[in-house]
Amino acid sequence: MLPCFIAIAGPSGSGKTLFAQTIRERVAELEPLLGLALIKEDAYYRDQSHLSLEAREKVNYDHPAALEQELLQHHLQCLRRGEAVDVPVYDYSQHTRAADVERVRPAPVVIVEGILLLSDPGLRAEFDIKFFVDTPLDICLLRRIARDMQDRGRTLESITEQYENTVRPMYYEFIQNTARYADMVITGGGRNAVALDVVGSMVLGLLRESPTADIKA
Ligand SMILES: Nc1ncnc2c1ncn2[C@@H]1O[C@H](COP(=O)(O)OP(=O)(O)O)[C@@H](O)[C@H]1O
Ligand SMILES: Nc1ccn([C@@H]2O[C@H](COP(=O)(O)O)[C@@H](O)[C@H]2O)c(=O)n1
Repeated sequence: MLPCFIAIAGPSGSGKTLFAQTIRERVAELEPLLGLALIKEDAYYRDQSHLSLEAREKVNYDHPAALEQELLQHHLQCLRRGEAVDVPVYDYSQHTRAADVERVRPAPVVIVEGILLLSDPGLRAEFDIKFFVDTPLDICLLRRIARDMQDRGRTLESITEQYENTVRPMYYEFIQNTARYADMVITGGGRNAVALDVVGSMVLGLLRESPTADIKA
């Protein structure tokens, strides 16, 4: 089943990023030579450099239209064919893409994490294994407040307004019901020790069976 494309979906603040990064760190510790690619769906938020910052602040970032999902799908197809891709870099504080791109090379295991990965049938079909991080929404909100104030340059007022107007309603419209497409549901978020062990072992197993493992050993 190589290359293997893994989706980690779920609501904002559920712990997708922490979960995916922890898997990557564990793999890097045990098998530093075996490549694992990690991509954030957020990198594919549309470029909005043609809009004023005021206009960008009004965009609904929890609607699928805010994302260039077709570019993400295209990039996953390139990686599957063995071609490197240039993934956009997103600047949350400016609500648009930064000038840089990040080169991602083909890898035996590619993990993608994001809120809307399972909503579009075409994009969903690119994944071999699908997880949904199912954390209660009140916990997600508390985590999001702390994270967005610390890392994304947001005020408490802007977070609560955005949450009521778009984050919460779009979750119920586009995200919640995509859990049914997941092969497995992960409760609790990025520190679920059992889920990290299970998924981590699976990823290590896949990497160790890849042909590049023999070359690098
Ligand atoms: N199980 C957990 N326990 C405590 N904090 C967590 C847990 N999972 C995630 N977090 C924290 O919550 C915040 C949001 O998590 P993050 O991984 O960014 O969520 P997502 O990518 O789903 O939006 C981060 O600050 C993260 O460190
Ligand atoms: N300019 C932007 C773009 C996105 N968001 C929010 O990010 C959330 C998705 O990312 P997570 O890491 O939290 O899963 C999504 O809920 C958007 O509201 C934003 O606030 N500003």
